[in-house]
Formats: sequence, C-alpha cells, structure tokens
Amino acid sequence: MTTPTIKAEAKDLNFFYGGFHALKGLNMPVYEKKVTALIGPSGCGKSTFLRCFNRMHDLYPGNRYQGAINFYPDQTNLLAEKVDPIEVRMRISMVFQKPNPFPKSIYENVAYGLRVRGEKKRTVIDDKVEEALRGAALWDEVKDRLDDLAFNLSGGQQQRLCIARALATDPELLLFDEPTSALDPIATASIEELVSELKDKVTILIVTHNMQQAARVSDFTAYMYLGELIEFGVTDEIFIKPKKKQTEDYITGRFG
Ligand SMILES: Nc1ncnc2c1ncn2[C@@H]1O[C@H](COP(=O)(O)OP(=O)(O)OP(=O)(O)O)[C@@H](O)[C@H]1O
Repeated sequence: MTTPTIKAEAKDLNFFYGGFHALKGLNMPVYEKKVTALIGPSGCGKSTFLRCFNRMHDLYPGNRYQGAINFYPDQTNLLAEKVDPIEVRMRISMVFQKPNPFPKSIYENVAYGLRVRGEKKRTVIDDKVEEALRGAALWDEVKDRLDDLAFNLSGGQQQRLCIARALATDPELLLFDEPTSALDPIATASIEELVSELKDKVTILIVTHNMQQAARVSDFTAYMYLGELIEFGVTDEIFIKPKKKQTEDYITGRFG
C-alpha cells in the first residue's frame, strides 16, 4: 500500500479528567479515506481518544487537553483554545454506541444538521436527505415512510439513520464509538459493510471491542493500553505479525 494522505494527526496528545491522566503522549496519524480502528482492553482510553477529535470533552468542566490534533489540509489544531468546538463539530461527525435518533420523523432527523447550518431551500434539503439515506444504505427501506417517527425503525435501521444524519452535513471525518455493540449479528453485518463502503467518501475512526470487527473493517489499527498507544500499523500486520509482545498477547487472547 502506498502511504496515504494524512487527514488528522495526534501529536503528543495528553488528556486529563480532572486529576486523572487518561491519555499519555499519543502520536498517531489518521489516514484520509481509510478506516482506522482503536482497540484495547476496557478502560484503556479508546473512547476518550475518539472524543478528543470532536472536542466532546469540552462539555464537562475539569477536563483538560495537552498537545495537538492537527487536521489537514488546513493544519488546524482541533484542540487549540481559539478553535471553536462548534466549528470542529461541523467538520467531524460522530455515531454513538446506542442509536440515538431525535424524537422526530425520519426525514427531519437527517435534515436536522442542514437546518442548523441555515439551509432553507426545500429542494436542496430533499436532495441531501436522499443522498445521505442512500449513503447509509437505508433509502430503499424508508423512502415511502419519510414522515414516520424515527423510533418506529428497528435498532439496526435507527443506527443507519444516525449514520445518515452524520453524513448529511458532508463531514470530513466520521467517528464511530462501538457502533454495533447494541445490535444483533445481522444488523452488525450491515453496518460493517456500510463502514467499508463509506471510506470511499469519508475518513473513518472507529472504536471497537470486537477484534474480528477491527480486522474485517479497518485498514489501520491502533492498540491502546492504560492510556498509551502501544502499536499502530496496517491492520493485517497488526493482526498477523505485531511488532510488540503486548499487542500479540492481546490479539491472541492471552490478555484482556
Ligand atoms: N468522565 C470521566 N471521569 C473520570 N474518568 C473517566 C471518565 N470517563 C472515563 N474515565 C476513565 O478514563 C479511562 C479511559 O476510559 P475510556 O472510556 O476512554 O476507555 P475505553 O477504552 O473506551 O473503555 P471501554 O472499552 O470499556 O469503553 C478509564 O480509566 C476510565 O475509568
């Protein structure tokens, strides 16, 4: 594989929940239009790392970042104090563990971000809603019931709706925090397939507990332990020939 373009890069990233040092000096690239998986045992800091990218930690007092996450091509440090977290969240969308549609219609869930951005033209919103629902492989299932309440969809459909909502605003980076952990195997397979298709359009960073899932969907994998990045590399290499014994012990199930 030729080295792809860097979309984002953590540089000496530290993160503190008050006095607790949760991320310790992370350095890692996120490659453009590739899927990068964050793996590691419970509590190692995967979700904490993911949430730095959209400045979600800003919502709670006492949290503190140190270092940088540079975002390209403009080389903005997403963590810089002068950078508005709302602006960051305009460029970076997130899909959570449990599907969390708004108590609105299917259509309005997807249109939401566009309206927040001030888009008023119905035809523009209609087109974008269709494009995002197609992108999330949901259009055919919902095109005749766009005004139905989102809660009437199955769990897997709700999660694809949340992906459509995230896609509607054309994010540059899509963050997934264990997006299939609340889903059955069939819905999980459809989300995994979708993640693989989406990388043609958008850069993806995904936290997963499931090593097989990381092996199936990702191009690059980062193994974390106790807030440190132990190893980062091409997924096949991490799974077949890890360089560090700690990674090997985790991958082979001897640990974690
Ligand atoms: N709001 C918080 N305040 C204080 N400590 C926290 C907070 N959230 C997480 N932590 C701690 O930070 C560390 C990393 O947690 P994090 O949720 O990022 O791990 P994780 O690898 O995503 O775990 P899991 O796989 O179980 O979701 C853990 O020790 C956790 O207890």
